[in-house]
Amino acid sequence: MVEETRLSVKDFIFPLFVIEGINQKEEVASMPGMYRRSTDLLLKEIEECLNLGIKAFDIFPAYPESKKDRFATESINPETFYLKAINKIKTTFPEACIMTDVAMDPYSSDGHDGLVENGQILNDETLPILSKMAIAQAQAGADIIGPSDMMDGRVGHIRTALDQEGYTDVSIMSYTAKYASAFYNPFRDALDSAPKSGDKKTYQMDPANLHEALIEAELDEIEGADFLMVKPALAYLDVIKLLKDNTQLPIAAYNVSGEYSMIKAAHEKGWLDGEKVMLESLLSIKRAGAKVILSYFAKEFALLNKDK
Ligand SMILES: NCc1[nH]cc(CCC(=O)O)c1CC(=O)O
Ligand SMILES: [Mg+2]
Repeated sequence: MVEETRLSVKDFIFPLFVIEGINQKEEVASMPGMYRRSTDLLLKEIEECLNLGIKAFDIFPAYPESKKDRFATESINPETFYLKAINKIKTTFPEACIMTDVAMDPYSSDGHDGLVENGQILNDETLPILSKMAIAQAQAGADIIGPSDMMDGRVGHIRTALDQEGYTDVSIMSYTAKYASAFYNPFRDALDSAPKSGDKKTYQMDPANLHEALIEAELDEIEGADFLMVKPALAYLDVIKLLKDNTQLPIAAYNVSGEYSMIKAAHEKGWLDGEKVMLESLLSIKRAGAKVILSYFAKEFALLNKDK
């Protein structure tokens, strides 16, 4: 009765990976229990999750190298499997809330979230590419657009573009405080999307900085974001708390791939009780102030809670 924080299956967005093909399912080596699935198998997984009470999903595509180029052209090809998958999911399960990812990296031959020229990321030249990607995803049926790229000004650019195309009801979950973190490596394995050169430190935030997150939040609010996200979650609980206490929009936290994998690895070694550590970690994210939690643990949590 006096518990101050209680997790619910409704708090979660479940990130899932999609690949081209039929009847394809590959486990991500560095993320035991997480798979890349073709659309047909992804639909089955989403149906199971909906039956467990998970309502929201964030879908990420894994593309072969042959589909990548400097301009992430494949991201707006109307025939590309990612957009077709989003459309199929929404028409099959209209009640599901579908979030899509806006950033160039899954389609970029440079493996960066923005356009690269002579080793530099061109911020402003990237914005129209991101906006076109967002429109294509909204057209496919996305409910929430998730710009994970960290270019300056992209929330406003995307909002204006969506509104002009009539997608006023599509919301934006901004990756507001996304840090240049070493916890993303298993995700980059899943998507085969690691940068080919350099790192992401010129556009993602410095882990040393806390108050800079307030500047990012203020800009995103003004530009029209509907949610503010902090990423990663566990090493950044102070950032979640700071944004929660100083802003009005719902705060989301991304419990990222490395945070999932390290608990799984310690559990497999018999060093930690994975289930208990998972619950304690998720609770800490909510206690810090996150209203929404993006987590690879969503289904495991839902399975543990299905009779409660
Ligand atoms: N746009 C890239 C993107 N979108 C989500 C993640 C990481 C998610 C995770 O680690 O679970 C990343 C990785 C990166 O910035 O390199
Ligand atoms: Mg920003």
